[in-house]
Amino acid sequence: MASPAQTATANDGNPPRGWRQYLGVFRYSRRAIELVWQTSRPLTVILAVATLVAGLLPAAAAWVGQLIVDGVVDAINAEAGIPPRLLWLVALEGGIMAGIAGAQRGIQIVQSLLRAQLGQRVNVMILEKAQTLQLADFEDSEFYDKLTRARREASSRPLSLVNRTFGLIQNGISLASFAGLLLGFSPWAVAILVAAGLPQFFSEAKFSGDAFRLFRWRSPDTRQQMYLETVLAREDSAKEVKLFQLGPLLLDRYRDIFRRLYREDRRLTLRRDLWGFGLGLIATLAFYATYAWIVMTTVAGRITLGQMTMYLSVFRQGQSAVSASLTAISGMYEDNLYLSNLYEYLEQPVTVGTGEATEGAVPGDGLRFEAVSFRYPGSEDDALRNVSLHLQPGRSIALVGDNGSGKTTLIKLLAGLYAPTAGRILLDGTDLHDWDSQTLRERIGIIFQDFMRYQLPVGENIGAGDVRHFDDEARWQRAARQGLAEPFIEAIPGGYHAQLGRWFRDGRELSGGQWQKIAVARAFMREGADILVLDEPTAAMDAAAEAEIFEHFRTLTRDRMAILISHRFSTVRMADEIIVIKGGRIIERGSHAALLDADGRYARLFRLQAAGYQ
Ligand SMILES: Nc1ncnc2c1ncn2[C@@H]1O[C@H](COP(=O)(O)OP(=O)(O)OP(=O)(O)O)[C@@H](O)[C@H]1O
Repeated sequence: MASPAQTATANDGNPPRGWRQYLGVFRYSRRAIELVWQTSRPLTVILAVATLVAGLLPAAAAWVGQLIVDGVVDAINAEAGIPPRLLWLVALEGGIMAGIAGAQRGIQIVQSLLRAQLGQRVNVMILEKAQTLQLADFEDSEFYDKLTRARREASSRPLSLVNRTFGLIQNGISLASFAGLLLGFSPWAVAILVAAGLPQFFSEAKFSGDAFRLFRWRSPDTRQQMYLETVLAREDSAKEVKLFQLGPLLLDRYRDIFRRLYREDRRLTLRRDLWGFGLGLIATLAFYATYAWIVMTTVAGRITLGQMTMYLSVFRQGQSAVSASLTAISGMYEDNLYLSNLYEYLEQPVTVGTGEATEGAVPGDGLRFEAVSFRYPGSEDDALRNVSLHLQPGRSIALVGDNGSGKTTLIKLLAGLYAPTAGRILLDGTDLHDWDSQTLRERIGIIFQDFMRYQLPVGENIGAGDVRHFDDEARWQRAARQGLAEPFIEAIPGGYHAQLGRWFRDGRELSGGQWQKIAVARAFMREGADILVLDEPTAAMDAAAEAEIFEHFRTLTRDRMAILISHRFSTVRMADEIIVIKGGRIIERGSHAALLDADGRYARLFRLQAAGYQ
């Protein structure tokens, strides 16, 4: 059976017809109420009771009002003073009004309390889900769109849908109780009340449905607008935006998108409101026709003055309840959009690592790529083609190749961030797929060229390399020493506890090379890792620092497996084996000396760079 989320998606391409279209507004109400129920049962119960009370009391007030007016008329006719019963009725009416106010205030309080709790709950659900996703998911623009939309309105939408659903129930209860009273006058009056509201109901449901589809359809535009906002107003882009004077150009784009969206909005708003006004006139007409009817019936003496007051008040309030329901319904479509998106995101299938191996079939065999090919999802070309290599413990490999040749991709596969499209990768004779993911992660230490610069203290920036020792100061220091970051860290006021980045108070910025030393230190946090990979994290370092780091890296990884990627041949030549990649294929391999002898591409590139240094 299709899940509601799937149904929602299917409905977008092929809008449901007839009643299903109108009932679509309730699609996610049940789930929203479940969510609230799971968040806080007591608050949900209070909300339900308060809604019921607020729904029933207005009819009770109208009924007591009738008794008061009739009592007054009787007392005037009887000329026997003020009957105490009348005063009791007034007191009762006051009590009912206080009850309505209390129930409404109760609803407000519960809503504020739920807003915070529910927002937090949904945010945590979104973030927990994000932890289970594959890297490929984050690179899928449509999926990323869902994630950002889910996060953006996490704190308001679920509660809003619950409020509107409960509001609708409250108005429904009021309407039913009003109808009950009106029946005493005439079933036709009830029919008129309902029938006068129907055209508006259908038009509201139709236009809200249009708005719902419009929102979904233009979501990429909205996302682009958000992106432009980020580029125009964030510290990490400010430098380039100013320097290249990109501001006006990007702002123009931002305005253009707004204008386009606004045109569509205006069209929809105008159509929706003009129709709403026209159909609203029908309701007004119905009200005054019924008014005249009730007045005539009263004058004819068939109902009392008190009943007339009650019927008029009930009819008027009934119409307000109808229009409040319409407003709730139009909002519910938008909330549904949000929730359908949220649940599509939360129900995204997760590929769970099935492996359980904590030891390889051939311990000490090292790492093997066997005829590995890989193509990025949605891409037309293979990023790696038929790559085979073997790296034994105690040996090092350097990957060399032009930009885009596939070096980083190879590392991503090794890290298990993607699975090969063909071929297999073995560690100690066991396929990576069959390894327990935790054990695997502990064995591999990697720093990518686009490593993260966390807005955290220096020590935690290093500690991030191994969460089990995130706060271990002695380890930070050892890792910093190995990454050659110690001297400059000690020179910073606050040392390992100095805040980095500009987002928070007293944060300081580091130079590109200093950040890279922090990143290299991060790789050394995993003291137990026997595969260490440095993917060009040293590009911003001066040549001397890079040479020193790699010398050092080799000493430190003497009995481990090391893979390094660098565009500097002075570094590359230190590796036991050099692998030259072009267009995703290995085209040459061997030691520095052997490759120079072979006089192929490596030798040419090496001479080119060496000439540059002369
Ligand atoms: N996430 C991705 N989705 C689709 N294609 C990608 C992705 N990442 C990289 N590619 C493509 O895969 C190919 C190999 O990229 P890769 O990052 O492995 O190159 P590289 O050798 O590390 O390059 P560089 O020296 O510039 O770092 C390139 O053609 C690139 O466009």
